[in-house]
Amino acid sequence: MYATEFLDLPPMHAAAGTVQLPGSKSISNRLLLLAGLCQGQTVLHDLLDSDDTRVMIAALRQLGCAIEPRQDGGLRVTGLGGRLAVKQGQLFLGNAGTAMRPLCAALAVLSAREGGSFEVSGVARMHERPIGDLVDALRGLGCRIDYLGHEGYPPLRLAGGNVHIGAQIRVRGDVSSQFLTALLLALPLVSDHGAVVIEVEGELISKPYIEITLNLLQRFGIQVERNGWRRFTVPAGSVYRSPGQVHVEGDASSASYFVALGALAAQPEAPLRIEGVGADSIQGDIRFVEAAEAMGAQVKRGPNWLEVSRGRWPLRALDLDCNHIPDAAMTLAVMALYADGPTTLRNIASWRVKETDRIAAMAAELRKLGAEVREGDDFIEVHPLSAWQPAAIKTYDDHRVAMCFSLAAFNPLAGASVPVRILDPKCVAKTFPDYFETLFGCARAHVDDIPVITIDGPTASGKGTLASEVAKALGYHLLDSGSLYRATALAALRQSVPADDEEGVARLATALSLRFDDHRIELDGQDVTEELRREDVGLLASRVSAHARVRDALRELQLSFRRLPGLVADGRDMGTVIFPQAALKVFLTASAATRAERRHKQLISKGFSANISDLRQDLEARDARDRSRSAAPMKPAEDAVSLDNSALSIEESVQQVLAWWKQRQPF
Ligand SMILES: Nc1ncnc2c1ncn2[C@@H]1O[C@H](COP(=O)(O)OP(=O)(O)O)[C@@H](O)[C@H]1O
Ligand SMILES: Nc1ccn([C@H]2C[C@H](O)[C@@H](COP(=O)(O)OP(=O)(O)O)O2)c(=O)n1
Repeated sequence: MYATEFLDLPPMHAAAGTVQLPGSKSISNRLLLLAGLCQGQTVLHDLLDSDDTRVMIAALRQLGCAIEPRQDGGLRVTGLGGRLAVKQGQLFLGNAGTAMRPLCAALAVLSAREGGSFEVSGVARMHERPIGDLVDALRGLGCRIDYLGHEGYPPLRLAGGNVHIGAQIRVRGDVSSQFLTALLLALPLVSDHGAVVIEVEGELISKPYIEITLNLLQRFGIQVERNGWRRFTVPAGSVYRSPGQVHVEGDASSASYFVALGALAAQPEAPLRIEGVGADSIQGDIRFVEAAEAMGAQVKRGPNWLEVSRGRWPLRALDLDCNHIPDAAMTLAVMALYADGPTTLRNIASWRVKETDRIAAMAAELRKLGAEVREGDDFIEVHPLSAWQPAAIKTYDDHRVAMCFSLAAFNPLAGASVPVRILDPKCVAKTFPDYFETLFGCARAHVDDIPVITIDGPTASGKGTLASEVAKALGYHLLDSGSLYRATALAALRQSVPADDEEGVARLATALSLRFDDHRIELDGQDVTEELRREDVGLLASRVSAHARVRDALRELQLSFRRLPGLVADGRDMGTVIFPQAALKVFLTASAATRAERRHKQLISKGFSANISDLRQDLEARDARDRSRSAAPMKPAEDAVSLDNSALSIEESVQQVLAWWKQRQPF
């Protein structure tokens, strides 16, 4: 996950390969609740691991459910058997509507029957998302529920009551279908004295989500009778029965970004394959595929996979009632930028009460890209874009805003070439923590469009430290090019190849078997991270790196680190030889005395013995050799900025480089 302040997406122009979708959020949280309420154990496979499911799991654990991961990756839930194991508590449900509404309903009826008292709250935005219609329905059933903040909104206290069934329960269906889902999931708990009938008032929105609820209830042995979309009956004596094992299908809303990507950027002979959902999906958002087809996507489908490529280009503009695909429809608003006329998405009033006011958010951010947008209470009209502007997209703590705007980075397909900045990219953790990694796994950019920052300079100037911090702040890959020369030197030491045998050392460099994994380096399958830092290895690296053939042998490997979304590379010749087009080149220096001191501290802290004056002598000798060799000598590139950090802290150096970087960005 990118936990950076922002993530810059370079212009991208193609997509190919296979995408494995994370589990469906809607199915995961419903299954967790059903498994938590029923008797006995249920094993859930392929469950989504995200903020919203973590919130649900934490709440169920607090209520006394045992939830344990299994060796095979499944999660074993031991249910409460329809009774309260814990009679009171305070539950925090973040911004997860799929946890807030159904848990409130279940706890309200259980508290009323068994005398419980629970306080339920969430993040600030959750306290702006309406719940009054659900509370009214539950009060109608005899549950006592108090508002702890504003009338009609969480936080709530579920404080007992006296359940009387017999009277029909009424619930509004035109604000959020989650109210009805919440009741359907909870009311089997009170069906022991008779059937429970729910009447829906107003036009029920998002019907497909109700179908998921009914489908999953059925898997837990509860057969709800449905009369049209107005009347639902939970039969008398309904009891949740564990199906034993359940598999969660991939998230159809998450699939929408990749279906759209295929329609924009995948060639018919190499379609983008999406695994996890397909023709057999029970999720309503799978119908996004039809909308994408209407815009021009070419789609092949199997039971649990899709293959998507570009058909019509530019995409065909749409005028569509999106009530059946409220979440995935946001993706259409960004696809509309690539269409042949204005696209209108209608019947989307529910966008206004989601993670943020999504109509307002989409309109504001699309305009930043340069688009003409009209918005109303329940529609949005988006015009195609020809003059794309680089934009910093605000994401409003809304995962879907972040994910759908990533598609705007494919603007080279519409004749532009501008980067897109996504602010607070970690908001995708709500449903798809690895969204951007997955995107970069299948998206293609021209190599020249992938940004590089180079940091060159003498030994112990702090290049490695600075490069690593800058890469972390930007979410970029890191190339410690010195480690490649050090690994070559270590290989030469181990195989007794003399440092002056240029041919022999170059052969070793060509055949290096290196693996980089989260700041660890393996040589021939063995972790050599610490060994590479030895001073004798550094000195030998300086000697072998003077050979032109050794440098040539390591060139391709270094270039291969330039991958989406960007790279920070440190060494001696990053800015002069390997990445001469880098957008920012830093030449980092510090006085020899300061560097000797730093290296001394660093070695002592790692348990190596060292003497400052020897170190200083060695590093000066090494600088002299690195500077005077004929092959790629260490020197500042002509367009490099110099930074002497003798008197700067690490943090100050990092901030300086980030400030230079920001100055060079178009946002
Ligand atoms: N600006 C700085 N101020 C103080 N110490 C620093 C600074 N930059 C780096 N150091 C420290 O100096 C040592 C050498 O830094 P390193 O990044 O390994 O240098 P290089 O990669 O240039 O050889 C490390 O222990 C690091 O924490
Ligand atoms: N891009 C590079 C990186 C390192 N080298 C050589 C020269 C250096 O003395 C050795 C070791 O580099 P490294 O960056 O690991 O050394 P320091 O951490 O600065 O001591 O490799 C090089 O020639 N070109």
